[in-house]
Amino acid sequence: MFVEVRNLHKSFGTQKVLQGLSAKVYKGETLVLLGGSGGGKSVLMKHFIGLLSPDEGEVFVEGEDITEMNERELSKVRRMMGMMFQNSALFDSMTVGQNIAFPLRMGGEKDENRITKLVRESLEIVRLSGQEEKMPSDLSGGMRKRVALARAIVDRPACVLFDEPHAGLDPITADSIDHLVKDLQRDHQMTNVIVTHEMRSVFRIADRVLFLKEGIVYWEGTPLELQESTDPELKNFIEGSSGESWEN
Ligand SMILES: Nc1ncnc2c1ncn2[C@@H]1O[C@H](COP(=O)(O)OP(=O)(O)OP(=O)(O)O)[C@@H](O)[C@H]1O
Repeated sequence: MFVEVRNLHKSFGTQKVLQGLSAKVYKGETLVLLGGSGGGKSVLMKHFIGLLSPDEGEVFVEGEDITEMNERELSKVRRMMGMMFQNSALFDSMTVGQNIAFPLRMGGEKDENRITKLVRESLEIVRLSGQEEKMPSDLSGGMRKRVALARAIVDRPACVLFDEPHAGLDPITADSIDHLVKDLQRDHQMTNVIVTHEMRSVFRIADRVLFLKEGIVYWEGTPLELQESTDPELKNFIEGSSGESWEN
């Protein structure tokens, strides 16, 4: 087990987002989080690395409860987990290389040779070798996502959290992101947790799927089980149907 959350509750003001959610992420798997917009998928992922702390409940990473950890202890946990944020979140004033090196420098890495080597290797993994000097504004949306991914993996984390890596990408670029995700799992034994709305990708890459609704895990299973589910809620979600009829 890599991460386990138990009975998580989280509210923002009067809005209850997580309402007693329990879930597990197993080592080496690709887990996809599904559910309607605003259902708390990003909020849940942020609990995995202590960017948010629960009002109630526990978060275990590699068996250790992180909810009571101080910032110094949390930074160790965060070194095990890379996060690729929504909209890539690159610094526009920095080159690609500087963006990717950023988490290393923040983590106190001083060895410039090591930084250069890790940045180069990360760019190789995302198939953008030699692009260190480019500025983010010179890149396409798909390339920006790959740079964000290179930054998330630069410190060789055991787990990468992806928040909507397919958003705004054409189907072919989305497919290349999916290949990268599976390469990371196969070649680097990385555990992947992915929030996405791209159903095609879910069926390609997920080992397991959690469907969130009303602040808890409403359903969990394999992509095959999801495809075969007769639950109207899940069927509508997969088919992209609001449940309203188009016949009149
Ligand atoms: N820091 C915050 N302060 C206040 N409200 C927040 C905060 N973070 C999230 N929320 C609210 O919590 C709810 C769940 O947000 P979250 O981003 O987790 O949804 P999501 O399931 O990831 O949806 P989407 O698919 O649209 O990204 C939203 O209504 C959001 O406005």
